[in-house]
Amino acid sequence: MNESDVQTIEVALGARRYPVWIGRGLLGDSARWRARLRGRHALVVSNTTVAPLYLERIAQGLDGLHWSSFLLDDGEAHKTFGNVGRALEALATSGATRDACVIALGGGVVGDLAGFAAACWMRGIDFIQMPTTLLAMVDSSVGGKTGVNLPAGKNLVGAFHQPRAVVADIDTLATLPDREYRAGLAEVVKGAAIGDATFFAWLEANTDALVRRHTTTLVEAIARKVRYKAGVVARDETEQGERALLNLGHTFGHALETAGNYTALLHGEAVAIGMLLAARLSERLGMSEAPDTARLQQLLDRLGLPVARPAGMAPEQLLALMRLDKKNTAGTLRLILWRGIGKAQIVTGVEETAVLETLAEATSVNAASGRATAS
Ligand SMILES: NC(=O)c1ccc[n+]([C@@H]2O[C@H](COP(=O)([O-])OP(=O)(O)OC[C@H]3O[C@@H](n4cnc5c(N)ncnc54)[C@H](O)[C@@H]3O)[C@@H](O)[C@H]2O)c1
Ligand SMILES: O=C(O)C(=O)C[C@@H](O)[C@H](O)[C@H](O)COP(=O)(O)O
Ligand SMILES: [Zn+2]
Repeated sequence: MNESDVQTIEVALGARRYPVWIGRGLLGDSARWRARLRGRHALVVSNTTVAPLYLERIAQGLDGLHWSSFLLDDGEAHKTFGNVGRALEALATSGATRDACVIALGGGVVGDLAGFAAACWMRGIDFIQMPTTLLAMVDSSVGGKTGVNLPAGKNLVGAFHQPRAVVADIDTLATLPDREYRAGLAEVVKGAAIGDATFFAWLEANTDALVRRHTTTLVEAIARKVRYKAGVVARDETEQGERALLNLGHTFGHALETAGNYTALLHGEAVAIGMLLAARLSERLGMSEAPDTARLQQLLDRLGLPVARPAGMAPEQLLALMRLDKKNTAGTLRLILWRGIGKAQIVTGVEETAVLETLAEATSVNAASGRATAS
């Protein structure tokens, strides 16, 4: 793939529509993204791992602007309200006016937090997503969900705030550790599992190439997932209906992440386990068939993702965390369940006993290994 081969996928939100650019050399291609900045101030939000690797690549493009950077410590545990406050202080110190732009350079943690800070500063300023993980490229940088975690639960505080552009420079994936890369593949599988059986079969046929990070296969996977998500977001920006399907595996997954104090499991790993739990629960409720669950489990397993509940996270503890999920209404569980490959459904009033039984049947494993086998 050449630097000139850039794919553009539009998130069609009328006056707030924006491009997702996917390709090589995009961070250094400031002629492309600089035009999306309107004012004279920019704050680059990144973290202590990513900034030393990639801040320099965009610095030249910011020449002539009044810009500074704000770096988070690395990790999900730092996606906190306190750090949003610190980012806002950095905007204040820099004298950012309403036409300032926040640039999120990093993975989903940086993107979610930076986007939320942009949504809050002076009641909303522009931001640009520059995702540097696979997960951020295929999921978190697109769609405008921003926010932070509380000790009580994942993403409990936030805002819908769309970026002005998404700059997905796949060159950055060269330094991404394998475990993080695999976690990103979980969100690719999720998109196919929810809404595209053909894509799911393509993923099954291309597993080895994806694990090897074969460039054209990887770019096709990224583009297919982004195209799918962009379509859902354009139809249902603020999750009044269809968009909730993008949460397949997340009620379980977020509970697993919270139970692990945001350190035991990566988001993508928790989503992989969560999708399997959702598939098993769906089977238990007569909504899906065992062969589909087996295909999902096999694909996740071949991609090197965990598929079972980690040891030390008790079903009752996880259920208690699931009760605080944002999709719930009127004190009942509202989950995204599965109707087999390519089909998901929002189900309200799911019986807690069925959830507990599903959680209890999953084999316990050691979360620290990042791998697991299923029962
Ligand atoms: N807003 C959304 O729609 C949405 C969607 C999916 C996930 N999320 C959120 O995204 C977060 C997970 O994002 P993530 O998986 O990107 O995790 P992350 O942001 O923690 O990044 C993963 C790790 O990779 C490092 N890293 C990032 N880019 C790198 C690079 N190019 N080279 C080397 N190291 C690099 C980071 O420093 C970090 O250690 C979660 O908080 C999740 O809730 C949000
Ligand atoms: O964009 C969406 O909508 C999603 O649900 C994408 C998810 O992969 C992502 O993890 C999102 O942050 C979860 O949102 P939440 O509303 O459950 O916090
Ligand atoms: Zn997710």
